[in-house]
Amino acid sequence: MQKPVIVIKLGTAVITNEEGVISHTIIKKVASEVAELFHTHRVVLVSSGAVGSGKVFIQNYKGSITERKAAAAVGNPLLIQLYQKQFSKFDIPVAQALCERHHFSNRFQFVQLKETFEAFWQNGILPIVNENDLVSNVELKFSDNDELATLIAVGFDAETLVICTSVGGFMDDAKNIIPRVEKIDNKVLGYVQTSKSSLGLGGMTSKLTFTRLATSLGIQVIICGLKGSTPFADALAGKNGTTFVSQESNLKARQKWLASGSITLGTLSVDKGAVRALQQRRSLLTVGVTNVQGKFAAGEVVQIKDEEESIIGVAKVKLDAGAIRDGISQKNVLAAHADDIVIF
Ligand SMILES: N[C@@H](CCC(=O)OP(=O)(O)O)C(=O)O
Repeated sequence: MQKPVIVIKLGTAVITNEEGVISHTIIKKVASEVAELFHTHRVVLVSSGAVGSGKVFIQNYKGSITERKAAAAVGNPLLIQLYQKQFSKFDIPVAQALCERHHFSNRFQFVQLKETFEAFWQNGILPIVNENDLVSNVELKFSDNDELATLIAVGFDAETLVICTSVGGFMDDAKNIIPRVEKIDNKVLGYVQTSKSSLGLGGMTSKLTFTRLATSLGIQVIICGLKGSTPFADALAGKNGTTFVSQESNLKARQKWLASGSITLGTLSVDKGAVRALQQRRSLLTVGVTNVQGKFAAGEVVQIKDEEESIIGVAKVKLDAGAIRDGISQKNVLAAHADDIVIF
C-alpha cells in the first residue's frame, strides 16, 4: 500500500524570528521532524517566506506587486538553501517546485505535476513548494499559500493538511485554542478573526475557507503552531493546535480536482429547477441558466450559484461564456455534462 500524503504549510510569520528574519533554528526543527515523518508519509512542504527573505535587497521596499515579485525571486533561492542545508543532515535532497495557477486549472498540467512529485518520492526527494511569485499577476495569483497547499492536498488526495501559523491554532471568542472541530458550522465561523499577521498574506478567514473545502473533500486539517520539540507529531496526536475532522467524501480524483476549483473563471447563476436537476446528478442545460458572469472558454471551470447567490457547486463547461449567454432561458443546449459537475 502507498504511504499516505501529508501536506505541511509553513506561513512566513511562523518561520520568522523576532528580528524579522527567517529563523535557522526553526527550519532546523522543521527538518528534523519532517525527516521522521518522511519514513511513514509522502510529504509535501509548502513554504512561504521568499518575499520575507528577499525584501532587504529591494531599495525602499514598499510592498508593491512588482517589488514582491522581485523580492520573491531573490528570496526563493535563499529560502531553499536553508532547507537544503538542514535536510542534507538527514540525507534528504530537496526539490523546489514553484507553482502557478494554470498548473492546477489545467488538468493536463496538473497530471504532469503529480507524476513529477511521484518521481520525487520514489527517489527519496522532498518537494518544497511555493508560488512562482515572479510571474504571478494580481488577478492570477493564489490568494495565498493556504490556497496553494489546499489545492495540492486535494489534488494528491492527502490524508492530512497541516497549516502552521504564528497564532498556534483556531481560537474561540475567549482566545482559547479549540482542540477539535467536528464540523465547520455557523458557531465555528463566528469565531473567525479577520486580522492578518503583518508578515503573511493569509488570515484566519482564508485558513477556515480552505479548511472547509479540504475537510468537505475528506481531508483532515490541522491548524497549529511550531511550539515544543515535536510540533507535527503532537499535532497528529491531537495535542497541538486544532484538528478539523474530515467529512465523508466519495468523489473520484477527477471530481475532487474539479471541486478544488477556487480556480474558477466565471459564474453561472441557475434557477430553482436547475438546482433540483443538479442535485439529482443531472446535466446543466442552458434553459436553467439565468445569468453568466466572467469570460471563460469551453472546457474551463466555473462556479454555479443558486437564486440566493450561494455557491452550490462547480462545473467544467461544454460551451464558452458567449454561447451559454446566447442560450440563456431559451435554448435547451448542454452547458455542462453531469460527469463534469460537482455539487457541494
Ligand atoms: N509566496 C509568498 C508567500 C505568500 C503567502 O501566502 O504568505 P503567508 O501568508 O505567510 O503564507 C512568499 O514566499 O513570500
